Amino acid sequence: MFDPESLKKLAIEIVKKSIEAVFPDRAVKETLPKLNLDRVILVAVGKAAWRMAKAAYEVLGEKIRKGVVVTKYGHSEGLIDDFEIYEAGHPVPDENTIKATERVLELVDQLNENDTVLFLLSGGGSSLFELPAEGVSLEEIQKLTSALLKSGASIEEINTVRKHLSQVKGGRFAERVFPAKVVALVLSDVLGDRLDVIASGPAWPDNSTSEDALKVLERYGIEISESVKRAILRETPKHLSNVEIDLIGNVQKVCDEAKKLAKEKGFNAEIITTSLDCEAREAGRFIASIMKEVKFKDRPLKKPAALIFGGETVVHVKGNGIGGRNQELALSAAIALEGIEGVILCSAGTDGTDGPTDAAGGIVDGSTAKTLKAMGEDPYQYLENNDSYNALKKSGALLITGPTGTNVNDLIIGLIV
Ligand SMILES: Nc1ncnc2c1ncn2[C@@H]1O[C@H](COP(=O)(O)OP(=O)(O)OP(=O)(O)O)[C@@H](O)[C@H]1O
Ligand SMILES: O=C(O)[C@H](O)CO
Ligand SMILES: [Mg+2]
Repeated sequence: MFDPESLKKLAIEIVKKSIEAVFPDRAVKETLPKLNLDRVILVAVGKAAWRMAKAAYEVLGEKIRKGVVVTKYGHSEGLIDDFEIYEAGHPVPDENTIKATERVLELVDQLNENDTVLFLLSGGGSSLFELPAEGVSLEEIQKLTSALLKSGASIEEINTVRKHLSQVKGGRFAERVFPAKVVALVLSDVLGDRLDVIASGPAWPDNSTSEDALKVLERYGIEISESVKRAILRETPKHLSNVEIDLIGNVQKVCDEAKKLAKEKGFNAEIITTSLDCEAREAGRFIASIMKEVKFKDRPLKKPAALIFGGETVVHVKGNGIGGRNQELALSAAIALEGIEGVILCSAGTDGTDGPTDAAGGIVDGSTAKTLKAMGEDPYQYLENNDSYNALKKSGALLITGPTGTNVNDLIIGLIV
């Protein structure tokens, strides 16, 4: 029923359409009309801020008294009414981060209990929205952020430290907005969707403590000055009374859509996990083993089947090649699936950029590794050298979408016929 080309086309179509379901524009337009907002101050922060703000403007128009957008360099796409649009440093904050955040604080400081801040938040916000705590300099924040990013600490751990060194993170932004209200729409790029972790939770009570923050620094051997320590010891808010939050997109939603689309195409479809977080090459091998079980034993699903996985794997980069976690997962699966017909696996970053490459991920089948070998190349060597990009490029297995404007972790689908 499916030749390899049409199976490949179908997998790409399902992945692309599922990502469209988590475009922030769509979710903002669905959610805002239910919220009964009038005369708001709009503050949009994160990698998806521009698209979220634009969608809100299209729904609310003149009901927005003032708009400020803060996003990463290159992530805004022009004017939106008379909104102030700032681009700033990511993943490490810079002078523009501070400038934009000060402007937002200046605006919210003038509000009273009859006012509402519409806060549109997405991943990347930790670096784009920041005013260091009293006694801490931007340079110190930059040095600490760089050290934490390289340390192998998780995003929960990194943001635990960030929250305790900031005038806006860890609920302090909502505290500053009080007595006005915050209505927040949040797009999650954190597995588990913890609202106090996504973009360091500017409008959510902090679940972490000063002691947790100090422990993270100790665990990763990062030294701090006395003034930084004093700032960390000032505890973040644990209760907020002026906040209403809606989560408008996450990896679960992209997986749900993939399952629905696969079913519509006649596949037996199941979401296996939405929290895949192991080493990418292990994930690729394991997913390939499940695909083989379906192929040869018709379990846990009968063919034609679609296996769906969401999450964010990790790569400990040891070689000097180029690639990303989705490409590495795909290459590893390609090695395990070599020679098998009627199987295809696609692994994609929903933001459209996988690692420091122009690809969103990889799409591989039983012929991928064979093609490489026929060229005299050893796919395993490429995997060893973390050079998944070049291996997939040579075998025609890169998935290229360009930046999508959304960011909700990674989607992996395996089709077996
Ligand atoms: N050669 C490589 N092969 C495989 N993975 C790599 C390679 N070089 C870097 N990476 C991985 O790419 C990751 C960064 O990729 P990417 O920018 O897609 O991350 P991200 O989690 O989407 O970032 P953000 O959350 O800011 O959107 C790093 O964590 C690193 O593990
Ligand atoms: O900004 C951040 O902290 C990360 O993208 C997680 O949301
Ligand atoms: Mg990304």
